[in-house]
Amino acid sequence: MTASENFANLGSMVGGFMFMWAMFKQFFPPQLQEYIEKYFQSVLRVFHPYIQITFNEFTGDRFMRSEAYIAIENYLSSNSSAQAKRLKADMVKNNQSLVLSMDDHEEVADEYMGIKLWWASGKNVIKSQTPGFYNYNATVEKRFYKLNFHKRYRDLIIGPYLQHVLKEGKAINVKNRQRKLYTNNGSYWSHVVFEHPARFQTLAMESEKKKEIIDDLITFSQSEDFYASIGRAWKRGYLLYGPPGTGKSTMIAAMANLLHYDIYDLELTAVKSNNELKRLLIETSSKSIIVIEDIDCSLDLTGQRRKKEKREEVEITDPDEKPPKEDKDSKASQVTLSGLLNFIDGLWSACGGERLIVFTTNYVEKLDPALIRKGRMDKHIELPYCNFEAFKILAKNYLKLESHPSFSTVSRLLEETNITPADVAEHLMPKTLPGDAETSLKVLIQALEQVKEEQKLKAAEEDAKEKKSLDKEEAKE
Ligand SMILES: Nc1ncnc2c1ncn2[C@@H]1O[C@H](COP(=O)(O)OP(=O)(O)OP(=O)(O)O)[C@@H](O)[C@H]1O
Ligand SMILES: [Mg+2]
Repeated sequence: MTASENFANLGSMVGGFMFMWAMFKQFFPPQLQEYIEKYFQSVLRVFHPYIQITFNEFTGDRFMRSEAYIAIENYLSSNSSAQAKRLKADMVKNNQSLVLSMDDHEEVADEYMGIKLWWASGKNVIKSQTPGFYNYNATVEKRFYKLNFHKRYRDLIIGPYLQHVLKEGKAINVKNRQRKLYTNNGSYWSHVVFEHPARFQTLAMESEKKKEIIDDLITFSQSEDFYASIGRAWKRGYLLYGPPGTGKSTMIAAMANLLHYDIYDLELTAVKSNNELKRLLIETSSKSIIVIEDIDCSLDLTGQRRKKEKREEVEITDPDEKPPKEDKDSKASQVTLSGLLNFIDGLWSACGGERLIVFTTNYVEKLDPALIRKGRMDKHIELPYCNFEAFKILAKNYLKLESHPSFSTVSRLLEETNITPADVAEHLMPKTLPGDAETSLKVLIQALEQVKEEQKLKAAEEDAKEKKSLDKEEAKE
């Protein structure tokens, strides 16, 4: 038998003993437990080349659970459900999903770069000596995890392995937490639970473009070290532009769901000054998307906000155009373009952790180039009118149809008309339950034909108008 086999045998014997001890120690009085453990440890040190690290649930402050303990609990929840025989179940995310973790006095094995290690959970029941309101002399349960590994791997385990455990555990925690949608009421954030069903899978857009966006987001979320190495703040700006109803807001919700981020929906018109803007930003947490919708309506892009009187003079010729948002208190509102630019690249926007900044607009051509240059808005994404590829996704979502003889007609009509995915989706909505795909497709084709006619007429009218004004000018000359 080789030395390494001996080690392995000794390791599993010791592991087995520790496992048995973890199971049965609860039947011994606490003092005796401590005595046996102490004695066992000193005997073990002679023969046993293993190191043990204990992570207590509460350290120092009795009311704050240790971050390391929580991260380990989460990390172990991923492999303990496969190995441990006794599990604890807990509800997370507003009682919507169940998380399993190993019960007290269980042991699970883990492997890291080919090295085997053992995690054991346990608890000590001790009498509380702290004078409290009513529970003096009550018993307190002190839980812990113990990690056992061969001393040969000390540096690897204490360094990279534990870092890996904490990182993974925190990531699981982020995934399981209840996410929030924050909105600013003046210069204060208030929040509600964020539960939007939008997903990239159900978003109607070209698959290549969609994949590019997903890859970009995932790369960003995993690039902490890269951003640190090139000396850039860990944030990324997205500009989403396109006509109303093409899925800009839906995409933001899908981004938040993909990365498990919170959303801060910033209403610029309710912010009174650049300083308030700064304060709001400092209060945002890591792993979040800061959204400013309809940026063209929120700010006068010459650098000063639009004054109320001026706004009333603005003539809206395009029926699709949104009127500028009303200021709640226009006299006191002084957020400027330079304030907003500072908001994006100011030092304080980099405070701790990753952030996405997303602007949306219906009129990209109206925006100041300074606002959307690369580095501020790193990625410009156009959400266009519905094309056939986008329609196929909607048909799959709404009608559960992958193909149909009418699809060729729809494809031809979509090439000849400008219709938004929101309009297409509305026509595909079942009018009765259960829905009837044939009827929905017929309704959509009729609507497309009607829109096509209307758009043709409108184009002809515009041509005639243009011709008329040209004729007038010619006549004048
Ligand atoms: N690309 C899309 N894929 C799937 N559904 C879409 C898409 N675009 C729009 N919809 C549907 O239309 C509705 C309106 O879309 P959304 O609010 O995202 O549009 P928007 O681009 O933000 O419009 P606005 O410019 O007016 O804010 C959504 O609830 C969604 O169901
Ligand atoms: Mg929107």
